[in-house]
Amino acid sequence: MLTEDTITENERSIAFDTPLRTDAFELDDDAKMKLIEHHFAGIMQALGLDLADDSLRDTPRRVAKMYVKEIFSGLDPANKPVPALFKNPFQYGQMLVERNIAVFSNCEHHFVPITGKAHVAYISNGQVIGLSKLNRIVQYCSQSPQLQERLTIQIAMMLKEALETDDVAVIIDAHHHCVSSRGVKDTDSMTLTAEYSGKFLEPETKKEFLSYINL
Ligand SMILES: Nc1nc2c(ncn2[C@@H]2O[C@H](COP(=O)(O)OP(=O)(O)OP(=O)(O)O)[C@@H](O)[C@H]2O)c(=O)[nH]1
Ligand SMILES: [Zn+2]
Repeated sequence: MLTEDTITENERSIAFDTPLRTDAFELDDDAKMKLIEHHFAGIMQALGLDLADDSLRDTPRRVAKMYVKEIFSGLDPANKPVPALFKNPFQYGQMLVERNIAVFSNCEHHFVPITGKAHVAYISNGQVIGLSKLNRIVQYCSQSPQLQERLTIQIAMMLKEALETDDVAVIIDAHHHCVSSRGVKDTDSMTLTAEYSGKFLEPETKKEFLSYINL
C-alpha cells in the first residue's frame, strides 16, 4: 500500500503518472491519427454502420483528430504548459483560491466524459503565477484518459512544481458519465476528491480553503 509516509515524492510522482509504454512517442501525431482513423473505422464497421453515408464518412478522421489533438493531447509532455511566474512585490502572503475551474476529462475505463469543477489554492512562497495558468494546468492534466483520484494528484503535483511550494490544495467535484449515461445509471451522484499538502494539511488552513469554495 502506497502512503505519503512510506514513499518519496519522486516515487509518488512515478506512481501517479498515466501508464504509458516506453515507445509511446515513437509515432508522430500524424501517424497516430492515421492509425486511430483506421481502427475507429473498424469499430464503426463492426457496429454495422455505413461508412459510405455522407454524415458518417469522416467520423473516423474526426475522432482520430479529437483524440490526438484535443481530448488526449495531455498524454504528450510536449503539450505541457510552461507557467510563467512573476515576482510578488506587494508581498501577498495569503492563500489564493481559484474556484470553479471547468474540468473536461475522460474516464480511462470507458472512454466517456468526466465533467465537473476543480478548486485549487496555493500560498505564495514569494512568487505568483498568472491566473490562467492554473486553468491550463487543470486542462492539461485532464486531457488524458483519467481516474479522478489520479487527476487530482497530478494537478497538485504540477502546481507544486510550477509554484515551487508544497503549499497547495486541489478539490475536484465531478460527474462521471460512465456512472450516469450507462451502467448503474445514477444521474445525480457526484465524486469528490481532494489533495492537500504543506500548510493545507493544517486544520485551520484547510478550513479556510473549504470556507471559500461553496461545495
Ligand atoms: N476509482 C475510480 N473508479 C472509477 C473512475 N471512473 C470510473 N470508475 C469505475 O471503474 C469501475 C470499472 O468497473 P468494471 O466492473 O470493470 O466495469 P463495468 O462492468 O463497466 O462496471 P459498471 O460501471 O458498474 O457497469 C466502475 O465501477 C466505474 O464506476 C474513477 O475516476 N475512479
Ligand atoms: Zn468509466
